[in-house]
Amino acid sequence: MWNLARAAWNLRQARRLSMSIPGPCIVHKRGTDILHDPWFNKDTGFPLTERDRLGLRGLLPPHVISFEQQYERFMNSYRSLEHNTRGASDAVVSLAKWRILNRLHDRNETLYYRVLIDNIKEFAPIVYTPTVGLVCQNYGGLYRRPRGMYFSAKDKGEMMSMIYNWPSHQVDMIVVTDGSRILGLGDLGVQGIGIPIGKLDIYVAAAGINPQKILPVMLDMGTNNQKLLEDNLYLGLRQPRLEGDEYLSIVDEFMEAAFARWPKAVIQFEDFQMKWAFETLQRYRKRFCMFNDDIQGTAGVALAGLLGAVRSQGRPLKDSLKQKIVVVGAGSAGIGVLNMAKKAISRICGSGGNVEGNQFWLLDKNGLITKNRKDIDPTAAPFARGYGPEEVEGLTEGASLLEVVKKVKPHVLLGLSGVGGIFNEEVLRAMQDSDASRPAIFAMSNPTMNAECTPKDAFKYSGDNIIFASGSPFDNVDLGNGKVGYVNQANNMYLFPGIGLGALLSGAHIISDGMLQAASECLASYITDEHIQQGVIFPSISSIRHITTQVGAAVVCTAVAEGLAEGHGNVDLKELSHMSKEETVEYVARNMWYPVYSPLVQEK
Ligand SMILES: NC(=O)c1ccc[n+]([C@@H]2O[C@H](COP(=O)([O-])OP(=O)(O)OC[C@H]3O[C@@H](n4cnc5c(N)ncnc54)[C@H](O)[C@@H]3O)[C@@H](O)[C@H]2O)c1
Ligand SMILES: O=C(O)C[C@H](O)C(=O)O
Ligand SMILES: [Mg+2]
Repeated sequence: MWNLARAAWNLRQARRLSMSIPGPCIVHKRGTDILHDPWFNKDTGFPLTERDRLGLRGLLPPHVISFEQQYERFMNSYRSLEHNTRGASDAVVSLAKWRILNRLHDRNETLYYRVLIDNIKEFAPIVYTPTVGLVCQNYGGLYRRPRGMYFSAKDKGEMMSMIYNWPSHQVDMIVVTDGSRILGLGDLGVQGIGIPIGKLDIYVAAAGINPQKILPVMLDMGTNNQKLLEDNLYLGLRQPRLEGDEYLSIVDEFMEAAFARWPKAVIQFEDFQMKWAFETLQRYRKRFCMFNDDIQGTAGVALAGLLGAVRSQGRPLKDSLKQKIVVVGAGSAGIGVLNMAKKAISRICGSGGNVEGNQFWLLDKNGLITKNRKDIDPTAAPFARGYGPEEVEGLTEGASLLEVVKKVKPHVLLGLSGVGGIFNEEVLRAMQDSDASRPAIFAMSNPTMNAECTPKDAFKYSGDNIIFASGSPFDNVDLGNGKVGYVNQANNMYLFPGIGLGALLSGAHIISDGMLQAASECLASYITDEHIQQGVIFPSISSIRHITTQVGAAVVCTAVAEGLAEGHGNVDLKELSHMSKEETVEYVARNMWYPVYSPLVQEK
């Protein structure tokens, strides 16, 4: 039912925005320069008066096509592509779909973002996870025109002036990567630029960030991927990755340059290998308005999932403390989840931060992590089981996943390992003995091939009443007898757009833990008990704009309450502080960009 309510909301928003006469857009170009600029281009949609005014007469076929007709024309060619590629491999079909969408993106941004917003559930898997992973892997061959900015190790000392090469005067959202850990695909070097591009597409579609004010950034520090270094088509620096202070000095310089030109921008760090993910977050989070999506966005989504799992068992949230949670993967995402879950559970249960971490079992590639682990990573240490060399609970240092699941009988099994299929038949069967009435299995690694298990296997081997979520999208599972195994998508796309938007619209100078918690709690409370009973713990991606509005408002309210907000545009702190919750939601919605053709006016 909420799907209908949300769809109606989306429609009302769209109508409100498209029916109000769009303000004029100032253009400093004429003729073909306009046709070749995707921001201004309307293709065959330029009205005759505009063609006269802008020197376009004769440069286009005479018949003017309406926006709706252009939209239909695009969707028809998309559908015929689907038809014509029937029988081809998934990869071939997905890349063909990505190409047709990318061509539209390169040509006409207004139409591109409208089809993306209206069909987000269908197109997100193409412009974002999982296809974006395939795009990054094949970037050398797919590359046609540049998008975003590249700062390389060779640009040291130049970044403060280079940043002015970007044509937009205002940038609100930057997503930056160094390409060192692209999804679960490893070091893809400069080819990782696809990730910031895909994330920013979601920012436009979900958070309504104006596409003229986004900036995807690649920090090319070299690559340790030998195959890429030997590939003739590789477009990045052919050198091993910078390390230590050399590495950090490049990131420092980029951050200084970006904030010098756009002091109000929000920067999202994305897909950095673990050591740099934590180090840069620590280094910048008190100085700049930035966050790390893999650590913090993921944690918020996983926490919402953990709370959903408690509710699905008909238990009050304070029973979260009694949930036994096995986390597989002690990287930036896994550790991020544990840190946030530990804090949130202690807050919910009122134990004043006194949770010992006894409810968590953490595994990495060497198995169960205990205090007995040699050279334990300091980020993992707080979650190491307190075992000595002897067996406790039948487990020792390095115990296998199967042993852990058999002995612990966890309520939740959560994978952020990047290892496809690691929740194998035996592990999934062992989850049948879970102490939970509805065991939760979250196979959160991306892309599809790297998921810890498929939903089909999870329902087959662990039973029909599990709660299932995956990072990449999968279809629901037919369980027979008219029953459906519901597949939730536990992806940080539910939160990062709202975190970024809320930070931007509050004008906060940093992004606090409180703002992140508010985002997560807002997502968790979005779902009704009725849906949770059906195994639905995350809303449909089709509602992403509505969700993001709510999450963004929750972030703004918390920034104001914590004294971090400074206001945005002509809305100052005083005005923000006087807004009710509903008014804040309305403020956020009002500030979302929506794609409609604006009349173009040439400035002489
Ligand atoms: N769903 C989401 O929103 C989301 C968000 C962030 C990351 N992820 C995914 O999570 C995965 C990991 O991301 P990360 O940033 O933490 O990576 P990372 O490289 O920092 O960490 C990976 C961890 O997995 C462990 N590991 C490797 N092989 C293992 C095995 N056989 N058994 C147990 N543990 C093993 C490693 O030791 C390491 O601790 C990636 O696939 C990424 O796409 C998903
Ligand atoms: O990119 C995604 O789909 C989620 C996450 O940020 C990841 O790194 O896997
Ligand atoms: Mg990521």
